Amino acid sequence: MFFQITKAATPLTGCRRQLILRSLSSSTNNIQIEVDNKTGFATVSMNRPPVNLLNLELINSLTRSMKEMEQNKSRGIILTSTSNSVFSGGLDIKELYRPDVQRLREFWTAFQDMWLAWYGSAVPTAALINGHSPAGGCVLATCCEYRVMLPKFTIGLNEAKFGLVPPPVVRISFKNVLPLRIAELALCQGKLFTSNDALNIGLIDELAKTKEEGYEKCVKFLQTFRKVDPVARSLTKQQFRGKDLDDLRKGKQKDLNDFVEHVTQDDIQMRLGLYLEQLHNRKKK
Ligand SMILES: CCCCCCCCC/C=C/C(=O)SCCNC(=O)CCNC(=O)[C@H](O)C(C)(C)COP(=O)(O)OP(=O)(O)OC[C@H]1O[C@@H](n2cnc3c(N)ncnc32)[C@H](O)[C@@H]1OP(=O)(O)O
Repeated sequence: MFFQITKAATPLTGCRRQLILRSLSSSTNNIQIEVDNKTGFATVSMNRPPVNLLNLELINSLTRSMKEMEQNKSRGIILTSTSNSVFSGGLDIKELYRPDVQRLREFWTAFQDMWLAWYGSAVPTAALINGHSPAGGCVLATCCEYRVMLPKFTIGLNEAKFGLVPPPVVRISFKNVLPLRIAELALCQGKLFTSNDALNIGLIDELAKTKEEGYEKCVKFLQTFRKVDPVARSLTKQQFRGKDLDDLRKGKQKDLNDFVEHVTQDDIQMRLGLYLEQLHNRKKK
């Protein structure tokens, strides 16, 4: 058993959720899952302070949570974070910098599996983007079927800005959400959109003033499937996304080899090192 059910106060006071399912899978407790016992919807909160960086363990927890909720026939999932300012800061670049190649391979395979699980999930999903959501954070949000974002944060695929080429698994869900030309330009510019701009281009579906309001908007979206046959709904989604899913399943090994080859190049390692240093020194200026 991967979760234990406990009664506890919810981090979203005033909301109806009652049960907290806490991940026991890792000693770091990097995911919290709460189920609203009225709607049956689960809220999955990333909980890896300070900025929910996607390291191997958090990525594996996200995959396992999705599998567990599918097995439990969850009726809908809201993905969010326990932070007040960051949804997810994206991949933990420390996983890519001066890596142990075996762990790097394991890391990218885990990322592929997480993407397959969330992009192809049978359960309907909504992202409650309650903070900044660059790169890997944007990938997670765009894997979901609906996005509600709080104001004054940023979202997008900024890899080009620090010298990385976003591989297909990073680009696909972004491309699925945006008009092709906007997606191409944004990728090439490494652009991060403000919440307002993200709404204007369709990268998110709604803005909400508070996390509580955002939660209610996600619930409202998930309830639109209430009268739809769940099997027909999930097969329709999976078939609609089928080519993308099949392409990755079939090309997994090549994608992994390309990733490792690219990331371990001296030039890329130098850029990653500089970027880490820049992030570390940002606040000292
Ligand atoms: C063909 C195949 C091709 C393959 C080519 C491979 C492509 C792979 C695709 C890559 C996808 C990615 O997601 S790459 C990751 C992209 N992510 C980003 O660029 C986000 C960078 N971070 C930020 O902008 C900010 O940190 C932000 C998230 C807004 C939060 O700001 P805050 O002020 O709240 O917090 P900070 O003080 O900045 O950050 C807290 C600490 O976390 C560190 N930190 C922040 N982001 C980090 C990160 N992504 N990785 C590591 N460490 C990070 C900071 O240095 C701080 O550590 P200390 O210094 O110790 O205090």
